[in-house]
Amino acid sequence: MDQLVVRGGRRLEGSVSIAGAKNAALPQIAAALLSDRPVTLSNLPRVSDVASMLDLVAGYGVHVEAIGAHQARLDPGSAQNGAAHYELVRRMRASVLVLGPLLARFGEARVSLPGGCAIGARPIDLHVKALAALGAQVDMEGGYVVASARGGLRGARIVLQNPSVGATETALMAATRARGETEILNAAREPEVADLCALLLAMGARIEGAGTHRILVQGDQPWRAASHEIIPDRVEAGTYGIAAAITGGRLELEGARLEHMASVCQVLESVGARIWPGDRGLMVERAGALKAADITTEPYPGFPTDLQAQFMALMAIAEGASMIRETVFENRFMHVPELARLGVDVTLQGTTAFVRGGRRLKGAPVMATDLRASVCLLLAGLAAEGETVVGRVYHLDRGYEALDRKLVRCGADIERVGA
Ligand SMILES: CC(=O)N[C@H]1[C@@H](OP(=O)(O)OP(=O)(O)OC[C@H]2O[C@@H](n3ccc(=O)[nH]c3=O)[C@H](O)[C@@H]2O)O[C@H](CO)[C@@H](O)[C@@H]1O
Ligand SMILES: C=C(OP(=O)(O)O)C(=O)O
Repeated sequence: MDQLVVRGGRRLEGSVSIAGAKNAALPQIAAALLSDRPVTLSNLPRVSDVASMLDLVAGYGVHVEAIGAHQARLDPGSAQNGAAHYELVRRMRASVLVLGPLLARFGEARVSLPGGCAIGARPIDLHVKALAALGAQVDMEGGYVVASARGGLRGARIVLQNPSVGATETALMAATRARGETEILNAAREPEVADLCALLLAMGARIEGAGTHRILVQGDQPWRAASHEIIPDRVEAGTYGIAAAITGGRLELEGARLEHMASVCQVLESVGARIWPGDRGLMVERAGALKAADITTEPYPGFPTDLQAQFMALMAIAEGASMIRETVFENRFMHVPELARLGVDVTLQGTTAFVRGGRRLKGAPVMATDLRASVCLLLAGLAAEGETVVGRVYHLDRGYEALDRKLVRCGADIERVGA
């Protein structure tokens, strides 16, 4: 298992190219199962979750042809229904996103229950309710979700209890093959959901309201071959923005889109970063002393939960005390005890973390528990004196393309070693 050895204290300067968004790529790969027409996706990030999702759809008979490093042609012409096994599903929760497309296309689907993970229980009840509203019979059998709709799905009004990203995506994909109109209310407004709508539109679906709380789908339209370029990863861009701020540096985030990052940029500016549009993306630099600020994670357009851990690392060295409230996942503070090993001073009270800033961090061996926790430890390591060794780097490789190489090019001292 690889480890990253970080020797901190270096100022970062340079340009990082932002990859395509993992969280947009995963549902779009699943969406290819909806029709029998090929889908070509470009700007695919080279991360292990994307490789696993491509393996998953290939397991259903989708012919996957890589075109260079960041593009793939998915031909679902001879796809067949089967069961998504626990081994694949447990590696990556997003694999549950094949449920809607399989059910919609084949009239039945059997997908292993994804189970919880380090950040929370993550039930799929809202996915199930959405499919049931469209007329499916959904049962749990021996750890599998078994869904059927032999006579086909029917358009319906789906009111989501919370604006779940995944449940909105399941509802959307299934609705494209349902007879008649589907209205999805309290839909997630994340750019990744809007990007899925863009792909579905290119595939022939009729959708209105992408990026809003109310999405309307006219189902059962003729399918066509489609090509789509995945949006840049706003979480990756935010992570590098924090890397610039935490090292007192200056980075160009090539390809980053300000319109997807308003809340993040506002928070980073409030703590002492300067952010401005550059010729090729966004420029971020630390403008002076870092100040503390309170944040609350929220569904888009609020501050993203996927940047909460990274922001905590930044607050550890900012002057003053900050309060970080996590409202999206019930257990997303697994990084706290590991950050403490580097000298970060955090007290947890339920879903709120109180960070006393202004600490001088000292390198230590730390262990990642999930994707964003691992990158937060790396960021803290960049700001710490001495050597930090981050273990279980496979978490990081799930969602960051060549993170260590990109940072090294900007002046970081990071070495990847096989443990
Ligand atoms: C692959 C992908 O896109 N992952 C993202 C997606 O995850 P994911 O789609 O799993 O996140 P959701 O928006 O569905 O989850 C939000 C909250 O709703 C709860 N919930 C969700 C579904 C359900 O059926 N029942 C239920 O109770 C979850 O446990 C969580 O507390 O959005 C999250 C919130 O922005 C991000 O952190 C993840 O990076
Ligand atoms: C939680 C995340 O991903 P997933 O939903 O795939 O676990 C993430 O990207 O931070």
